[in-house]
Amino acid sequence: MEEDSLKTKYVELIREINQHNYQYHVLDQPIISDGEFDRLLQELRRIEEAHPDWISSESPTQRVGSFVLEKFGKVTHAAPVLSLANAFSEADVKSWLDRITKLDERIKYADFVLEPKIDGLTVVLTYQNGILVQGATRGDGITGEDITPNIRTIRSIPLKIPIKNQQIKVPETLVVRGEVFMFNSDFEELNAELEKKGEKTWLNPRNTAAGSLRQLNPEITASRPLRIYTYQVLSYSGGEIPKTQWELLEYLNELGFPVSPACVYCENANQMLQRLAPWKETRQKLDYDIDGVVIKINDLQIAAELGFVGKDPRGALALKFPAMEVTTTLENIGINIGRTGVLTPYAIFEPVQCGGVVVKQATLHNFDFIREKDIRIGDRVMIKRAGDVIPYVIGPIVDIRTGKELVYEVPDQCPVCGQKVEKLPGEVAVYCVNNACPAQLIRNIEHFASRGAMDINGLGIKIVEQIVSNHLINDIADLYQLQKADLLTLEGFGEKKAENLLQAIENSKQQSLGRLINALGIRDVGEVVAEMLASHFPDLSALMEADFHDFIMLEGIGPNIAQAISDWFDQPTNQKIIQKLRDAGVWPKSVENKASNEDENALLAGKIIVVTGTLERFSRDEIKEFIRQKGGKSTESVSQKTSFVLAGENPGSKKSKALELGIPVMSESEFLERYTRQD
Ligand SMILES: NC(=O)c1ccc[n+]([C@@H]2O[C@H](COP(=O)([O-])OP(=O)(O)OC[C@H]3O[C@@H](n4cnc5c(N)ncnc54)[C@H](O)[C@@H]3O)[C@@H](O)[C@H]2O)c1
Ligand SMILES: [Zn+2]
Repeated sequence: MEEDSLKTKYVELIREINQHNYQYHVLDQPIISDGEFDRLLQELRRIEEAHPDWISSESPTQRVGSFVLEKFGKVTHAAPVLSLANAFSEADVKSWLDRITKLDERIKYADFVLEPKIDGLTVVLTYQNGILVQGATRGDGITGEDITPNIRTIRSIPLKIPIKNQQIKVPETLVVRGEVFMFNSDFEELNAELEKKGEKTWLNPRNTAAGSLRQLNPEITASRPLRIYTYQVLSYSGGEIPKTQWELLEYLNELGFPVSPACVYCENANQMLQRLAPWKETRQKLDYDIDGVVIKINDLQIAAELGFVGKDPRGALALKFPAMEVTTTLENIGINIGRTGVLTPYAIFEPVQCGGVVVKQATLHNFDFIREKDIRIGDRVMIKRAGDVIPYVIGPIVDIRTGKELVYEVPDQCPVCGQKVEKLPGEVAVYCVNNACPAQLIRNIEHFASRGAMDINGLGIKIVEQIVSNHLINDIADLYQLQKADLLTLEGFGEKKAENLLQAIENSKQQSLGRLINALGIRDVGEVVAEMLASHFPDLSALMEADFHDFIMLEGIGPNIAQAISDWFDQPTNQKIIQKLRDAGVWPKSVENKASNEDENALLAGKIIVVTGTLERFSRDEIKEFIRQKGGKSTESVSQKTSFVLAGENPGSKKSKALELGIPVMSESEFLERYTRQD
């Protein structure tokens, strides 16, 4: 870059960073993510290293700036409340070690403490003779804001110390530093409550914690689920405190202050470097956000003697993690259509790095989500990746809207087939109800061919899309009519590939009835329900003839599923599909019923049996299996269809129901005599 334009860039960066500092520290309403902010600052630092003569007194590296709001009383801190130098890699950590070892040989043999770098707000608590007399924010590190009334409402902050170990003699004056923050679960609960009341929700726990502390009404602070972890004694007089960081954490804990249980002691530099790596996983497990891990020299005396650079102590370092929260522009909202026809909106972003991967899209769940969060096309949005889960949209940054953002309209037509969409009463989802909709057909076939269903190797979503968009098939049954010549017309298909696919389709005819039922893609019918249907009905025709009442009789099937099944089989288009499957030879039979139909010796063939009470010879599962093996069926409730009731000890109401209906009741010994003789 030309010198001139670099200089312009430098001045612009200063202005920009100062603006972000103001949004973040004064208003508690950042408009960019921390990661983005850190990058700007790094860029500024790089320019300043190359051109030390340019450094301006306005630069955020020189001036901490005043982050103290006028509405609070001012507090001058007993000692400077320092920040932390940042590192972004293990190499950075090693060069920090080298640097400080040059300054002090003792670092070679030093031990260390690792602490979570909690993403919260620093507070400074002053105790006089064990009584909390003041709570302040960090402010610019020299002067902070007096927020004592708010601090007092945080339950985990002791008003009087010691509260845990009464033996400890507390120094006359003790100034403790800690981080106020919020658990993620508490934060979500709070937002849910605000949403219910129709109030504005917060973007993240850190800003919520800061905003809750830095306002004038202690009742509001009290209503927010704030917590604290302490980690430093800023100053003390009239007493003694421990000489190492590790002992200090224990000391704070004994006094009654919360201390993060995630802190780790390391005997030497090597061990410290080794113990840094597992923090990536630790981070995922914590119920609060940390943006890094803080490395501290254990010996407080050595650390103090190392002094500081600017506002960063030399004896500590923050190793920052890749940002999990970033902002980006919402370029558009797209729609996916699932196999049940439900329309699911998703966000299309200007691509952005988040937690180490490039993110381009994220689900928006449903149309109510877009409305509740007031997400508009063109908005700057905050997105987050927590753990390895797919990224999601936290919400728009309303403060920087230009007015050009577009409010999203829920479509009244399916974007793929153009048919009117429907909203079922009581459901948030919007459906395309056109069975012939190509989008649905694609998902249907993808599901039909999937692992737990017909398991057709080589029929992935890409190929399904090709087959459907070339009109080679109109429903799942058409798969079995595909010809090699058809497939050869598709891009990327040669002889071998076509033959393999056709063979895989042919092989799928051998799949069980349970898998076929699952493959049909009936709403709410997954593997388990499908297997159950398969064990109660001999084939698809029997299912088609059955109705709602037959389904609801079965164990584990409620009215919704029963309705979904009977609706599906009532549809003429689906009946046609079943006929086509039968004609094509895709006609598996229920394994159990095969036994009862074909095996004349099956003693319980065709019998429907209800077992009640405790049996001597069988557990519940064993008797069910026994009945099944002998060609019978065991069901849970007694009806006219029941052949007999097998009653053990303490039979209960099923026995009386049977007697009422005139259905035979058999004891265990009778049952054994009759049905196990031939064995
Ligand atoms: N998004 C924005 O617009 C914006 C603007 C300004 C600043 N920021 C963010 O604010 C932060 C800058 O704040 P900073 O100058 O205080 O530096 P810092 O956050 O990089 O590190 C120092 C802070 O870490 C905290 N901390 C947490 N756990 C600690 C522990 N165990 N030991 C010691 N300290 C611990 C303390 O509050 C301390 O002040 C950065 O994360 C930056 O990204 C964001
Ligand atoms: Zn459609």
